[in-house]
Amino acid sequence: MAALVSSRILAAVISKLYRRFISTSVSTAGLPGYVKIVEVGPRDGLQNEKEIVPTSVKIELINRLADCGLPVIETTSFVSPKWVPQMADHKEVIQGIKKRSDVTFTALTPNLKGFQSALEAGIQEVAIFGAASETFSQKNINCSIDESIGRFKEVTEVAKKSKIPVRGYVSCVLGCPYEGHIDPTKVAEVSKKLYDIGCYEISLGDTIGVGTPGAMRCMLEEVSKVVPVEHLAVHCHDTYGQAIANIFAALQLGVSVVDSSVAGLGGCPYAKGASGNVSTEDVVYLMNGLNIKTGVDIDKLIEAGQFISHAIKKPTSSKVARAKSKSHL
Ligand SMILES: CC(C)(COP(=O)([O-])OP(=O)([O-])OC[C@H]1O[C@@H](n2cnc3c(N)ncnc32)[C@H](O)[C@@H]1OP(=O)([O-])[O-])[C@@H](O)C(=O)NCCC(=O)NCCSC(=O)C[C@@](C)(O)CC(=O)[O-]
Repeated sequence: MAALVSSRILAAVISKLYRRFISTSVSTAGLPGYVKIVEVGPRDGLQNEKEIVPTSVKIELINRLADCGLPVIETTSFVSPKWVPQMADHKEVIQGIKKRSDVTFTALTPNLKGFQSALEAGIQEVAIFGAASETFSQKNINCSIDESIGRFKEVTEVAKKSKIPVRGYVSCVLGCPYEGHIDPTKVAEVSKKLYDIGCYEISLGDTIGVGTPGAMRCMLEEVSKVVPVEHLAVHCHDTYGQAIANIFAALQLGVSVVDSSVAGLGGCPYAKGASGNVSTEDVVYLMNGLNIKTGVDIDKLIEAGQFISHAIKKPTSSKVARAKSKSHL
């Protein structure tokens, strides 16, 4: 019995030393020392849920995520409730969450109407969302890319007067569900337009998760010719299981802002078959292993993921959360 106990203790000590070794022996040369994680689960994650998630659950999720140390949380979207019914409670969500000075709460606003409603609800920051694919733009926001830039310009002009920072998304940067291949020069062109009208950060969305690290690299090299890399973020869906590899490729090129979704929630209502964003738990695990600071408490994050997975009755898509629930490693 004593021998069994001591061999277990020995195994635990070896495992602890091993974990310490693997987390400190990795070379981080050339990688950023800090990565800002933009948590998009409450918006990008939940927008695709068929069953309406109660407003109180959304509010509790956001409050729990804020407690994890996430610096930015995308909470909801001020879009037409006819297009995305799940986000119809946007005002109640914004007004119900606990405000705190260490977290920026943001929301999507596709046009001036959405921006005005978000402002009235008390939003701190907004995001506009365009695409590098004409067809996706039509399906998602019912207008061409050029028309969308015109609408977004109206938003950035009013936002500037109201001192509200605006983030810009470009969807389909590594492929489109309708058009297939998207040329990196098109991504660069749309990104530059959003940057020029006043978006302080451009989030590059692999909306259907088809990209691989080589394609990510090629696209980022093109975009960073026209938008400084410190103003770029990556937003990777994990449909083909490439998101973590794509994020690592982006870090190597100097990107230090990563979007992700707790429990890997989500998909896109206008990109059939696309799975959720890369899970925030998996991104934080990657960063911890690379000694890159995020300020996020991974254990609390896993609990937040368990909370929402239980509430929507779906298993988590986070590999890290699944592994941690089965082992003590
Ligand atoms: C953009 C519109 C509104 C154009 O939709 P539309 O039908 O062309 O708009 P409209 O101006 O003709 O107005 C039609 C009706 O919508 C109303 N309306 C108009 N604007 C708003 C608004 N802001 N909020 C609330 N209501 C609005 C407007 O008042 C009117 O109401 P009615 O008179 O019929 O009762 C519509 O296409 C829409 O809401 N699209 C949203 C689609 C969406 O949310 N997609 C998911 C987010 S994008 C995404 O997930 C990708 C991303 C960001 O994560 C990155 C990635 O992964 O790639």
